[in-house]
Amino acid sequence: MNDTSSSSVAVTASGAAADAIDAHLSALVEQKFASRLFDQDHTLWGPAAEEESAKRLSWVSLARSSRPLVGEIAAIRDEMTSRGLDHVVLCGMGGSSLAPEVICATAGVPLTVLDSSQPDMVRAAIDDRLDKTIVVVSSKSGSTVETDSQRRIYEQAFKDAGIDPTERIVVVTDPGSPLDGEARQAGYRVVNADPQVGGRYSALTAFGLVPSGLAGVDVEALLDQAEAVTDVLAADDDANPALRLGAALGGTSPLRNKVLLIDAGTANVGFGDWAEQLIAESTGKDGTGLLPVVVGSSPAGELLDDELWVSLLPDDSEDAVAGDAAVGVSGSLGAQLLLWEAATAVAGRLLGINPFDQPDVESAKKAARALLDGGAAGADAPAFTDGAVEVRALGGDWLGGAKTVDEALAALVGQLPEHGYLAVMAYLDRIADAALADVRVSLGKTINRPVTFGWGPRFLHSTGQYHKGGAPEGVYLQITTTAHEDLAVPGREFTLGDFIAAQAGGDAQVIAEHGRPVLRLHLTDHDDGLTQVMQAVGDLKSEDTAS
Ligand SMILES: O=P(O)(O)OC[C@H]1O[C@](O)(CO)[C@@H](O)[C@@H]1O
Repeated sequence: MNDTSSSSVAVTASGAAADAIDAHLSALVEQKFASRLFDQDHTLWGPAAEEESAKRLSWVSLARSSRPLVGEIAAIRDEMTSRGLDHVVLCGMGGSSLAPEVICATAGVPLTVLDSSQPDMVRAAIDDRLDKTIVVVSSKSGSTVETDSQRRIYEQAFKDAGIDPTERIVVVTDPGSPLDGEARQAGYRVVNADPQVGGRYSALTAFGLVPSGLAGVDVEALLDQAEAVTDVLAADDDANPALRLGAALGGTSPLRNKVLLIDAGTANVGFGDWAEQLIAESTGKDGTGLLPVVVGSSPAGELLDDELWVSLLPDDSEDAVAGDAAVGVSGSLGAQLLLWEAATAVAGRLLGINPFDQPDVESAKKAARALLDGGAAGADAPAFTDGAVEVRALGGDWLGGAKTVDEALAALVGQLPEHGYLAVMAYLDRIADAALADVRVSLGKTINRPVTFGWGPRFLHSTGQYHKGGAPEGVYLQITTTAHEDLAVPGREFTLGDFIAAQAGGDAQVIAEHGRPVLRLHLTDHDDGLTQVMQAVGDLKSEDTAS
């Protein structure tokens, strides 16, 4: 049993997780990994990683360096509330939206997170209290197409309502990004973020703090929570929770690369969704890495031999975890944001990868652009149509004689390798179609293998990197539909409907090029098609699983 608690984070471990800590902790302490990390030593991940890590380590000092933002955010919030603007909408993807989502949910303050190109979702946001809306447009690079499209649509909506967009849109971006110059030129208020921090490590930069602060979160308290553990996480000693968590995550042997993130009563609402991007996009490359599986509460089945179960415990938890490969983590949100960032850096070193780049994400963006330019998004003929569902199979000739959705799903699941996982990727309205996420549990029970569920295109900025760069053992179920009503993107040749179809088509293409099977189900009628898919999931039999 490993048990460390300090100021406000605690990490306990048992079984293979405790063995991993025992195997790696002393070396990490001897190598002074923790103190070197917090001194921003960019050589910690090997020569190949140095160029990227040299510009991606400022997150270790944000608890202090972000302090000037507190006053700036408060001033904007005061001015906003004085004008009766109390509906904050955040336009941003991945690291530009996942942290504010968790920070606001944990603080119990409302924030509309618009991290989609799905036309119905974007329209619903536009139609919601525009007269009281302030929009934060967050993009580190300034070139993410979803965010750029959302900005253009909001600008048009404000103008159509006779509202000056520069009075309603706050831009958060890196200094010198294309968006930075353009926004300042157009008269928008711009808050620059620390450029020496990558997206998935940016929770305590302006990307995490500006939307949260404007929504009413006490961001100073969040920084205080992170500051309270900074010295502990920088200490070269056995009690360091980041060394322990990092060793448990990246040091099991054989590697338990399916990391279940279990909500075991933590007050940090939706924490798994934030940690998912941090872990998947940081480690899922060079054919290795860790696949986070976000499970609401207790996992459906028994612990599998390639799984690590991480329980997110209440802050004051005395619970010690038990089990063959279990980790328990507790602590305040601010402290855990820094803890998991440091632990991921540790895990990256043990896995032998660069935790700060995302080499495979670009391939999917390029494929999407090609489809968009070629106007061929989703134009490839289906293998067959069953009722309201068009069926397409990519990545090999595995469909066999399937003639129904049921048979196609069984054929996909039949491709699962011994330590495989099934990824469900739904390019639908994650608010209106939220119930679809329940298929994750039922599929997991039936196939007795890890099942992940991601809303498209949101997951493309989270687990997307892992699907292409991680261990080649996934099978992929993609669900798309035609929006109830499409939405033009001002100044662009494509509509949101074109764009999301290209994103789905491009991602499927790239996964298939990696030799992995992809089953694409396109709902020609949303309601009837969804009913058919849910039925097929219910009809699936465990004997359909290959291994
Ligand atoms: O903040 P940006 O530059 O719009 O990027 C959004 C997200 O897209 C990625 O660059 C790729 O998924 C993430 O790393 C990042 O968090």
